[in-house]
Amino acid sequence: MQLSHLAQGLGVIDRSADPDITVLTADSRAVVPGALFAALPGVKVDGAAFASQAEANGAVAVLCRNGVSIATSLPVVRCDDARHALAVMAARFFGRQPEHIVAVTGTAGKTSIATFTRQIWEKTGQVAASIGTIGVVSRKRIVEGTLTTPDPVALAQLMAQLAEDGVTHAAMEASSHGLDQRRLEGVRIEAAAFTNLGHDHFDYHPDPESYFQAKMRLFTTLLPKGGAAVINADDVWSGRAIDVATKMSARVMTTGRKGTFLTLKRLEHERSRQIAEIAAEGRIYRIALPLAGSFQMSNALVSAGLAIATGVPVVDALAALESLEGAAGRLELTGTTPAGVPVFVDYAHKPEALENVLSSVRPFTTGKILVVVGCGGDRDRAKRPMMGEIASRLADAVFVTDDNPRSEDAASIRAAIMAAAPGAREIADRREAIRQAIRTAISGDTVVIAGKGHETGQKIGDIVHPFSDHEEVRSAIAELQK
Ligand SMILES: CC(=O)N[C@H]1[C@@H](OP(=O)(O)OP(=O)(O)OC[C@H]2O[C@@H](n3ccc(=O)[nH]c3=O)[C@H](O)[C@@H]2O)O[C@H](CO)[C@@H](O)[C@@H]1O[C@H](C)C(=O)N[C@@H](C)C(=O)N[C@H](CCC(=O)O)C(=O)O
Ligand SMILES: Nc1ncnc2c1ncn2[C@@H]1O[C@H](COP(=O)(O)OP(=O)(O)OP(=O)(O)O)[C@@H](O)[C@H]1O
Ligand SMILES: N[C@H](CCC[C@H](N)C(=O)O)C(=O)O
Ligand SMILES: [Mg+2]
Repeated sequence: MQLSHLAQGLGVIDRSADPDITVLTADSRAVVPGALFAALPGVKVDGAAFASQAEANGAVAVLCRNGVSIATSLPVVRCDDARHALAVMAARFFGRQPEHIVAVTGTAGKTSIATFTRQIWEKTGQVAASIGTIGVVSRKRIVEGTLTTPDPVALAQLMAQLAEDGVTHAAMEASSHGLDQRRLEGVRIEAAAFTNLGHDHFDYHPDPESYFQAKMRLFTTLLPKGGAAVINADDVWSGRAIDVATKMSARVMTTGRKGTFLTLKRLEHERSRQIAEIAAEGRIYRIALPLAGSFQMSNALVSAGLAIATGVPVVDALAALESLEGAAGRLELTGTTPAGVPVFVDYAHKPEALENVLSSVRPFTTGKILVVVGCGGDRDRAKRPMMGEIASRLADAVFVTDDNPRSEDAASIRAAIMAAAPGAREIADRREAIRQAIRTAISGDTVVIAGKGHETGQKIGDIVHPFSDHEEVRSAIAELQK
């Protein structure tokens, strides 16, 4: 595609040359002949410093923001916001996208909602996909992901591939990093959702207000006027999210106990399912959701709202909730010990998630709750004492262990959790911590293994060691059966 066509309306090209662009990349190390190199300001370095390396590797054009100095003889496209321009260029370059795309943001629930929305579409006869933390899932492909919201070039390419596969409906997670870094700004979104705002990523966002504002970009810059904004009405930040969406002239649809579009009237919990009465369009629907945890009901209602926003009839969307499957590693019943103790694997790696999960299992636990918990290295340190405090307040036995220490000293991460968790047991080896929790539990108890969910590795330093909470739970239970 010619540079002038790619850059149309996005910035000013400083030469008359109009090279054919065959590749887009923001990494000089990935440049091949024919590439446009996007020089982006990063968290660690400024991509502008690598323009000459990109040129040496065969780049034929550079994209950068106004005012930055670039050492190159190539045509340069200058614009106000290079990350935004790259996302739009990527969408132009790859072209096709599924017809109906929805995106969900919020601190917790995104993966569950993307997965549920895909399932509702599938159950109502659409060809659908979900994109997020657990990767890309569609009828034709299951690809493991590394980022919750992929980089813009990978994302645009993926959208084109999905459209090529015949996918007409796609639900994606919009992380605050992704929104802040404009990764989704080439995606044509029809409906957007907000779940809740809690404590996460304060290593990246300076304070809760900027974290909230990053999330709100989904409504302020991505959702077209008149597009549907599905908002869980039961969070403390919901009112502000509703205000933002209303100001942007979105079609606001609220869900939950305080919701007016899908109103949760009554909720009864059974061990691994819950029965709800939902008021919608003047009728009451009685739904059995085959998943544990009130938060899953909240997620299910947001998902139904998104599906309805794309044209699924209310009655069909709600009926589809009755056969939803949970996303991998989200309060997933992974096994039951010979004593009948349910063992759940859950992705709670932030305070509110841990609080929700431990509160969710309490109603059906007649004995003790045992939790295995850790915190990631090179991530928001403030989460550590908060999670220690929540674990010791809401569980009866706490096993503090490692969860991806990355470049940090694992013992000091554990110490920060232990300091706020009196009486907790510290077991560095996650495998051993899982075994001890499962061995200690007796009839009536519940075990929760928190933090890693679907993950398949333990990252120590730069090395990812194969590790699965699911496999460890199964083998610990198998040992008890011997
Ligand atoms: C902290 C963060 O978000 N980093 C993202 C950011 O990278 P950065 O700003 O650190 O990049 P940098 O190293 O400073 O380099 C700046 C630029 O120079 C370029 N460069 C650098 C070196 C070189 O030799 N040549 C070169 O061209 C880089 O490619 C980059 O474009 O911009 C990159 C390009 O868009 C992202 O890939 C990268 O995500 C990294 C891999 C990451 O780990 N991100 C995580 C924290 C993340 O995004 N997580 C969210 C939320 C997770 C959740 O809670 O669900 C997610 O969406 O996954
Ligand atoms: N609506 C919710 N409210 C509070 N906690 C939730 C909610 N939904 C899920 N959780 C908790 O958060 C964990 C992660 O859920 P999920 O993966 O759906 O969210 P996410 O927003 O995609 O998270 P991440 O940003 O970590 O990928 C779950 O395992 C559960 O512990
Ligand atoms: N997307 C999140 C996942 C964290 C999962 C947890 N297991 C950890 O390593 O902290 C992050 O990268 O912060
Ligand atoms: Mg996620």
